[in-house]
Amino acid sequence: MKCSVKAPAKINLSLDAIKKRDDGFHEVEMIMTMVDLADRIDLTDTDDGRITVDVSEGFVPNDHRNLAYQAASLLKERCNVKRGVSIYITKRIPVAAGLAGGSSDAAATLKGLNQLWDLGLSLDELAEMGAEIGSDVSFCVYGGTALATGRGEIIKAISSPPPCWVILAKPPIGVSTAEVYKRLKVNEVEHANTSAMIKAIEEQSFSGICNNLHNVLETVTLDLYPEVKNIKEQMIRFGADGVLMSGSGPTVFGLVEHESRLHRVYNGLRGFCQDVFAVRLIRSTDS
Ligand SMILES: C[C@@](CO)(OP(=O)(O)O)[C@H](O)COP(=O)(O)OP(=O)(O)OC[C@H]1O[C@@H](n2ccc(N)nc2=O)[C@H](O)[C@@H]1O
Ligand SMILES: Nc1ncnc2c1ncn2[C@@H]1O[C@H](COP(=O)(O)OP(=O)(O)O)[C@@H](O)[C@H]1O
Repeated sequence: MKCSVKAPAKINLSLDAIKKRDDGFHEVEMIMTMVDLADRIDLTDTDDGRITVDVSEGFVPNDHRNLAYQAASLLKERCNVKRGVSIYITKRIPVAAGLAGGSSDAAATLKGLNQLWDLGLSLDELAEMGAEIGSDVSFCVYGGTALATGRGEIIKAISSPPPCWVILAKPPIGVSTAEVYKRLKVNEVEHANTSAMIKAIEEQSFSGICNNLHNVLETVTLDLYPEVKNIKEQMIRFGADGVLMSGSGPTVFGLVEHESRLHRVYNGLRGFCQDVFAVRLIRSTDS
């Protein structure tokens, strides 16, 4: 038996860190949403009890370090599954980019294997398991648009933002999330107005969303990597309506309401940056 699952990328419309906790993680408030740039996960059930991973991109680990491997391993152990699985990942989401590619691969693997191994687990149970793999995995299990709190694993669904285009631009660097959080001066940053962002989304106010884009991790990553700051500036110059770095970076996204302006922003960015994508937000009704 086989199954294929899509693993979409996420962006953070806002990302606030409230305080550093005793366990080393930060208490966060994030508004997260999915975009239609996705990896593809092909799962093939095997009877040898083994988990194997192959990836289309050579530089992504294909062993226990792969988050999809960890998802399969956790599910197998918790549900006492004797069967095995061969996992093939077709990567389209840039790696270590702030787009949760690995987390989404893990979430898609949990959901696909729940079907393939006929485990009957609920989304809540899968999301709880996902949180053991990484802070972003729970959100990726649910998808849609959500407020994420705790260390990012407590998920409350909210309405989808109004339809718009999203330009993603990633400079040729990878960013370590752990390193960025380590350097964050949580008591000195200007905080996001998360409730204003939620209100703008509930009211379907595109300008309200653009006005409330805020990511406290920019204070670290833009300082470390001036090329990220440069991409932000170029995106604003080419006419994106709202611009922000996603997650710990280095990907910058620009929101564009009208298609007529999309090509100008996309083509302008292509001159600066190799990895540029024009995608749409995934609305809850699309998935
Ligand atoms: C910053 C965000 C925003 O969506 O995304 P990315 O930039 O990774 O896409 C996430 O919070 C990343 O989630 P994820 O990539 O799953 O991180 P994890 O593996 O759980 O954590 C990696 C490391 O980041 C730090 N960390 C992570 C989450 C958090 N709330 N506080 C932290 O301080 C910890 O040092 C942790 O060891
Ligand atoms: N399935 C996977 N896809 C991408 N990266 C993975 C995967 N599994 C493990 N990783 C590792 O996780 C790290 C973070 O990758 P990724 O999830 O793409 O970034 P981010 O956390 O910035 O969104 C990378 O250094 C990569 O080696």
